[in-house]
Amino acid sequence: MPDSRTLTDPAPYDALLLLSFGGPEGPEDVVPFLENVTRGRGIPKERLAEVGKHYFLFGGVSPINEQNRELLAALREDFSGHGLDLPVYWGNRNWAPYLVDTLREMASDGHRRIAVLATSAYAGYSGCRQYRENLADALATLAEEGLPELRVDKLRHFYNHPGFVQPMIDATLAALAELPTAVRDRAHLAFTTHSIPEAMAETSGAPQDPARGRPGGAYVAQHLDVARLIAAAVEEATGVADRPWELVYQSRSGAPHVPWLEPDICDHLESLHTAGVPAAVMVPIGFVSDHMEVKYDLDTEAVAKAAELGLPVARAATVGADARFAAAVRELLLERAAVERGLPVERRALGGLGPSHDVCAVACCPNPRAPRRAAAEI
Ligand SMILES: CC1=C(CCC(=O)O)c2cc3nc(cc4[nH]c(cc5[nH]c(cc1n2)c(C)c5CCC(=O)O)c(CCC(=O)O)c4C)C(CCC(=O)O)=C3C
Ligand SMILES: [Fe+2]
Repeated sequence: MPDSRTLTDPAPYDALLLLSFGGPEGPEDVVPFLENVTRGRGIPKERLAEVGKHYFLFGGVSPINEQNRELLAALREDFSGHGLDLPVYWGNRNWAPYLVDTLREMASDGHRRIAVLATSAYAGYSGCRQYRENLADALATLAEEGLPELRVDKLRHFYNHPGFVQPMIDATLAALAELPTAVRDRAHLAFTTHSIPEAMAETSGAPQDPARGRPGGAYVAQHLDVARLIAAAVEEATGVADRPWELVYQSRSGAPHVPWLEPDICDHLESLHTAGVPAAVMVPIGFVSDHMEVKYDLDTEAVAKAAELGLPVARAATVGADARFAAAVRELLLERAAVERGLPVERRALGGLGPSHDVCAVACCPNPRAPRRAAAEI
C-alpha cells in the first residue's frame, strides 16, 4: 500500500485552506473579537472582562495570527520542496482574515474543491463540528451572492499523527532539561488541554468510534493516548522508569454550576506540591501553537502559581510551525486525495486508537445547544 509520504498528486483538490480561530491584533480589536467568540454562548460577563484583561496584558495582541502566518509559510515551503503545486489560503472563525472572505477569494481564483485543515487536533464540538458549521455558514453566504459552488473536505484529526506527536516529545525533553538537575528525574509530566463542559466531552467523537464510548468520550481518550505516547518516549530517552504523569485542564470558562473537565492545572500544581513532588513539566498537548491560552493560562497564571508554591516548573513548546508538522499536513492532504480517488493508502497514526475517520457522521461531536447545518459530513 502506498505510504502517504511518497504521494504527490493532490487531485481532486485544487487548494488547501488553513482554518483557524483568529485573535485580536491590537487593543481596539479585543472586545469585538470576544463578542465574535462568545455570540450566543452564555459566557458570564465577568469571565469576558477577565479574558479581556489577559489580552490587554499583551497589548491587545494575540500571538495566534502570527503563528498561523508562520505555519502558512512552513506549509508553502514544504509543498514547494516536495513538488506539490497547491495554493494554500488562510481563514479564521473569529477574526480577519475571516473564513467567508477567504472562501470568496478562493472561489474567484477559480478553486472548486478544497481540502481544509482546522488547527484543532482532537475531536469535540469546538475543534470539529463548530468549524464545519462555520464552513456551512460561509458556503451559504457565497451561494446567496451567486458564486460558483465550492466543495470543502475537512482533513482528519491529526492528534496521533507522528508529525504532530514527535515534535511534542522533543519539546517535553527540552523542557525537562530546563529543570534543575537535582529534581529533573523526579519531575512529573502535566499534560494540559482546554477544559470543555463534561457533557461536550462525553459526546465527542463519532458514534461508531470506540473512543466515544469511554468516560470523557473521544476528547479525553485521544488526549490520554497522546499523553501515554509522549510519556513512553520520554521514559525511553531519559531512562527514568515509570515517571508519573497526569492529564489536566486549563482555560475553563462558562457558568460555575456547569461541570467542566477537571482538575485545573493550577489546582494540580498545588496537589503535586502538597504531595511532595519536587518539580513538573507542563506539556500543552491540546494546542497547536503558543497562543493566548498558553501564554496567559500557563506561562503567566500557572507559572505564578508555581512560583508562589516554590515548585520548579518548565513548559514544553507547542508544535507551531515545526517542519515535521508541515510535512504531516502535506501527508494528510495527499492521503485524503488518494482516498477520494479510490486508491488504497497507508494512514499513519501512533498509539492505540488508529487514524480518525475522514468524513464526520451527522451525530459526530454534536452541538451542545441546538443542531445546526454543518459542512463536510455524511
Ligand atoms: C477545545 C478548545 C480549544 C482547543 C482546540 C483549538 O485550538 O481549537 C480552544 C482553543 C482556543 N480558544 C481560544 C479563545 C477562546 N476560547 C473561548 C471559549 C471556549 N473555548 C472552548 C474550547 C476550546 N477552545 C470552549 C468550550 C469555550 C466556551 C465557549 C464555547 O462553547 O465556545 C473564549 C471565550 C472566553 C473564555 O471563556 O475563555 C476565548 C477568547 C483560542 C484563541 C487564543 C488566542 O487568542 O491566542 C483558541 C486557539
Ligand atoms: Fe477556546
